[in-house]
Parts: sequence; structure tokens; C-alpha cells
Amino acid sequence: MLTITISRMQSLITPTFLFSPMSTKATPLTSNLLYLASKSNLFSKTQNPISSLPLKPIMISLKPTDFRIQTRCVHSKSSRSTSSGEIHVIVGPMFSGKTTTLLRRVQAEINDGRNVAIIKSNKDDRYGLDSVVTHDGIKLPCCALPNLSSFRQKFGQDAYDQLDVIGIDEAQFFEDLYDFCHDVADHEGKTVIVAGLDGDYLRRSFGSVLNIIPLADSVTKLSARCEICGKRAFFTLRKTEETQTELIGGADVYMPVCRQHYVTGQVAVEAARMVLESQKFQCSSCV
Ligand SMILES: Nc1ncnc2c1ncn2[C@@H]1O[C@H](COP(=O)(O)OP(=O)(O)O)[C@@H](O)[C@H]1O
Ligand SMILES: Cc1cn([C@H]2C[C@H](O)[C@@H](COP(=O)(O)O)O2)c(=O)[nH]c1=O
Ligand SMILES: [Zn+2]
Repeated sequence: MLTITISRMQSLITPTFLFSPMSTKATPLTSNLLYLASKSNLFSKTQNPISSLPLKPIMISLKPTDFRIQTRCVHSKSSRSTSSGEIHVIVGPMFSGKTTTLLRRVQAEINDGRNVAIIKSNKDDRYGLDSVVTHDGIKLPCCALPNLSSFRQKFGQDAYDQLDVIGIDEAQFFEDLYDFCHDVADHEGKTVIVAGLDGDYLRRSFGSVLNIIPLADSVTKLSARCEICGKRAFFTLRKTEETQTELIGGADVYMPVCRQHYVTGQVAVEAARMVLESQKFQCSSCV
């Protein structure tokens, strides 16, 4: 059962069952990692909280290979640009563990001695702009940018040339995602690990995330837990009346839901939205 709350800019739906309470505790992995994790291995495998995180179920793995690339013995720009790059895509609804999976994979690359940088969209400023942070507070430093084409200059050409792996979070917000992944993997021999929403709150394709699937070595679709019934959740329900595609928010605005509760939830939200709309046209003395 869904409870409808009619209140502008407020959550329209209150879940009757919260599957997974959010921890408010931030767990920084390191204090001195700035964009580039060097081969000196800043993270100890034993100290890393990412490696002990529970894995979310993987629904689709088109190419179920280990994403880790073979160790390359040379790291010069020329060898990198002639070696084969890779693209790995992680999608799913909100709260499904996309960022957690991205950070875990990035950590594995660092442990293998590769140079890694993480980029996120500067549109998502929920946790500040200097870190990628999961819903349960795990974080790694990142570079927050308006677009991916500005990354090379912002990062510095020399440092960029040393990069083996680029992680991208909130990929749905990058309009130049396709061109960037294409260039970096095909022509620069780097590995790109992309995490983002495949669908928006109306289950429409979101940004360019689905466009890069034909370019990808692997695609992993994660599921969350439906906040209403606890079953696997593949969709993100927006609980508020806003209708723009891009609306930054967390559990205050969105909830992961199964198919059944997406459909009933949408009906409830739409009904609440219509009540709010009709109230807009009422004379203030009649209300
Ligand atoms: N409704 C929820 N509200 C807040 N946190 C949640 C909720 N459901 C799950 N979580 C937590 O969020 C974690 C996943 O966070 P994250 O990796 O940031 O997901 P994503 O990037 O897919 O949004 C889960 O492991 C769980 O601990
Ligand atoms: C469904 C949906 C989401 N967003 C926003 C909300 C958040 O800021 C991010 C997704 O973050 P997460 O790491 O996947 O939890 O995207 C949006 O703008 N529009 C939508 O329809
Ligand atoms: Zn459900």
C-alpha cells in the first residue's frame, strides 16, 4: 500500500516498507588520493572497505569476463595508444550499487598497479564535488566536470597520458559520453568503466548511457530492492511532482521499485500530481 502525501516539492509517496536503511557514516578510503591513484598502491587490500562490500546480484552480463585487463609491462603513451582499450558499463536503478561496483572495480585496478582517475558529473553535487560517494557513505576522490571533453585539459596532459583506467560515475549526465568512450578506448588504449542510470524515472533511456552499449566489452545490469515489497527492483520511482528529466536527489525524492510497484506507484504519483495541478487554478479564498 502506498501513502500519498500532497505537498509541493515534497515526497509524494511514503514507503510502507524500507528495505535497506541508509548509513549516514561516511567512510573515506583514503585522505590523500587526488584524482590519480599512483602505482605505488595507496590502498592496502586489507584496509579497503570496498573489497569487503557485499556484491549485488548481476542480472545481465553480456560478456562475463573479469573486467581486469592483463598487466601491461609498459606504460608509455605510445604503447598505451597501440594496446587495446576496454569499455565496461554498469547500469541499474538508483540504490542498486552502481557506484559501489564502480569503486570496487577501480580499487581492483589500483591494486593491480594501474593509474586510475574517476570523473563524475558536476551536476550531482549531493556530496560535494571532490568525491564519488555511495549511498552508504563509501567514497573516493574524483574530478567533477560539466563534460568529459574537458577532462584531459583539467587533468593535465602528462598525467592524462599516464592513465590506464578512467572511471565515470553519473554517466547519464554527460552528453559527450559516446565520443569520449570511443576515443579513449579505441584510440588511446585505456579502459573506461562507466556507471550510470539506464533509465530515468519514466523508464525512458537516460542521456547517452544506452548509446555506448554497442561499444562495450561488458554490460552489467544491477538491481536494487523494492522499497514496497522487498523484491528485486529494476526501476526508479520519483516520489515528487517535478517532471523535468534531470532532478538531483536521493532517497528523499526517489525509491527503487519492482515492476508491480512501479506501475502502482506511478498511478499514485500521477493522481497526486493532478490534485496539485487542479489546486493551482483554484481561487485562494476557495481553498
Ligand atoms: N532506499 C535506499 N535509501 C538509501 N540507501 C539505500 C537504499 N536502498 C539501498 N541503499 C544503500 O545504497 C547502497 C548502494 O549505493 P550506491 O552504490 O551508491 O548505489 P547507486 O550508485 O546504484 O545509486 C546499497 O548497498 C544500500 O546499502
Ligand atoms: C531516476 C532519475 C534520477 N536522477 C538523478 C538523481 C540522482 O541525483 C542521480 C542518480 O544517482 P544514483 O547514483 O544512481 O543514485 O540522477 C535524475 O536526474 N532523473 C531521474 O529520472
Ligand atoms: Zn515491489
